[in-house]
Amino acid sequence: MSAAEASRLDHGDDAGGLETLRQGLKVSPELANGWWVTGILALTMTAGRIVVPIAVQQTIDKGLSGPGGADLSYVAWMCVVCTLGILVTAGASYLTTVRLAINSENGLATMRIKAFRHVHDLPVLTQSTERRGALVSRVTSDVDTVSQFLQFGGFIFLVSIGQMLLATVVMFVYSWQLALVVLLCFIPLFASLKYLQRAMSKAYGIVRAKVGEMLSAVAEPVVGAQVVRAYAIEKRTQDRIDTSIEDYRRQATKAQALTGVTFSIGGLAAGLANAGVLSVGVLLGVDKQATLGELLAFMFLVALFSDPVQIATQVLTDAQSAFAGWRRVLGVIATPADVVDPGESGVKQPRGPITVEFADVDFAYPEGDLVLRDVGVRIEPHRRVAVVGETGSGKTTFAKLLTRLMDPTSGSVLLDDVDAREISFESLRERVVMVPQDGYLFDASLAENVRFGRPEVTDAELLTAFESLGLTDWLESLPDGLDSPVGQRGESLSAGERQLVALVRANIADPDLLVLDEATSAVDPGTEVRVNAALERLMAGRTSVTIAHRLSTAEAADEVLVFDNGEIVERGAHAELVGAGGVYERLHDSWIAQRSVA
Ligand SMILES: Nc1ncnc2c1ncn2[C@@H]1O[C@H](COP(=O)(O)OP(=O)(O)OP(=O)(O)O)[C@@H](O)[C@H]1O
Repeated sequence: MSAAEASRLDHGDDAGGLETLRQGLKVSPELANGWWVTGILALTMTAGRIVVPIAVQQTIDKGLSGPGGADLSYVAWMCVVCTLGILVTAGASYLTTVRLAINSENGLATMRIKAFRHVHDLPVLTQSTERRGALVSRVTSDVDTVSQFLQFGGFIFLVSIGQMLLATVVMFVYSWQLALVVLLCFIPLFASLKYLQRAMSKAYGIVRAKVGEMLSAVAEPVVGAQVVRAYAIEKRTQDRIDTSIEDYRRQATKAQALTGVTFSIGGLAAGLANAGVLSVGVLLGVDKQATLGELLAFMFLVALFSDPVQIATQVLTDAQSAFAGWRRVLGVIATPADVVDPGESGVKQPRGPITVEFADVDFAYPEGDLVLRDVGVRIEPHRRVAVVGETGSGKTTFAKLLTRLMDPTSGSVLLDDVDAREISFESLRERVVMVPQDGYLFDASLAENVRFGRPEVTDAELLTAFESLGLTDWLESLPDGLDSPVGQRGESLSAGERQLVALVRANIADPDLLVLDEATSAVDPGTEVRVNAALERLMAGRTSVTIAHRLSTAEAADEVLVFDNGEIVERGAHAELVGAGGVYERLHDSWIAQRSVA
């Protein structure tokens, strides 16, 4: 992943509002479904609101003080028009809201599906767990921000703008002098709007950052509770939480004070406009340039004009954070996946003994130096290979490339002489399985966890899988057998038992190539004997590559690959390497020393 792509993941593209809208509609076309119907409904609703002031003016000027005196049937007629106006507004408002809600929920669902699916395809395996976690939670909260805006803000914004424009037009039709008075009173607000809006956007931006800091200050000690207790750093942790909550409180208060200023200026402008309309209106009335009805209608129109001005300011601020969130989610979706499944057009390999080859493989993590250099090795079918080396020498990276969790920076990994990039995922995952050090167990039954290896297997096949690894007696010792719950992350089982589950899962998957990351955690001697016996049976008849942390594994292998600083520096059988005076001999000596200490 390039630096530009990494930045796109964090911030999204540098696109403007319209460009974001265009890209957003491309990703979620549902958002624009029947937009013209929604537009007409929104217009009808706004027009309905204007009917009331016009009807008031007509009632007073024509119905009550017309040339022939009060005309009650005209007044009644106007009441009907008013009622109709109110009913049409309510109906159109309901339909507009429902249509916008349906469209935005459908559009957001598509965006969520695309974004979360894509997070899995991203080069996440080359990134740290924290970054992966941050990416998922950011996508979640960004989509929520967009969702809030689309559901409420977008609707209010649309209506507010329409209402202001229509009110302005009607005001000018009635009296350009009074309309000017209203606009004059709002000039201070319009003049300060840009400044206020920028200040609010900045202030709320800091509030969002403070929310993030607060959440991580609260969440980290929960995740790392053991470390917090073990090192007695509760006080320091608590102080950090308190400080972050206080920082958030201070910043949120500041931001809300700014919102308060905007609303107050808006209220002031509305008050001034009402007073101005009344004073100037009376003068105009004396001069016969305005009627009582027009004056009263203006009072309504000022309210219709001023309410949206204040609301639109707030909505604009929400819109800014919604667009920023939208941009970031679109950035995630637009980041190309590193490991691409060739899919239908990919090679489907026949099952059977497998040959593995690394041809001149170099690998570097994003923005890092090479951690594997010029690795070339061929592993023949049914060979049992142990990979050893100091910590950080590149063993895990080698295993990830072998299983195509990542692709080489240069060179290629070949399975039966076919580049792994050309093999369909389905075929590849059928042939190659990796058993990690601590295979993740889901909070479900033993059977369900094992079934992840191959979902369609029957209970009878599951039992055979346990039996073929010599684990029937262990299974029978569990209170509920296959139905035993394993607990969250498998915490109801011991570390050794979790390894057994991982081995049965791999056995069920029945791969041609088994890649194992040997567990380092201490296991009680009884379970260790079981794990070793099960491993022995699992590897029989397969090609296997094991990241070895134990001397016994290296001793039992047909061949040992010794990694040092990203290169294979020695290779051969244990017996050949042990007295050669190289890296392997050093490792061997330290294993022996460890064993004698234990
Ligand atoms: N996600 C990552 N991002 C950046 N660098 C990484 C990442 N994972 C590993 N590295 C670096 O790559 C190098 C090789 O790491 P690797 O995990 O392959 O070593 P290892 O031999 O398996 O070590 P260990 O025995 O400790 O697991 C190290 O320098 C490590 O810091």
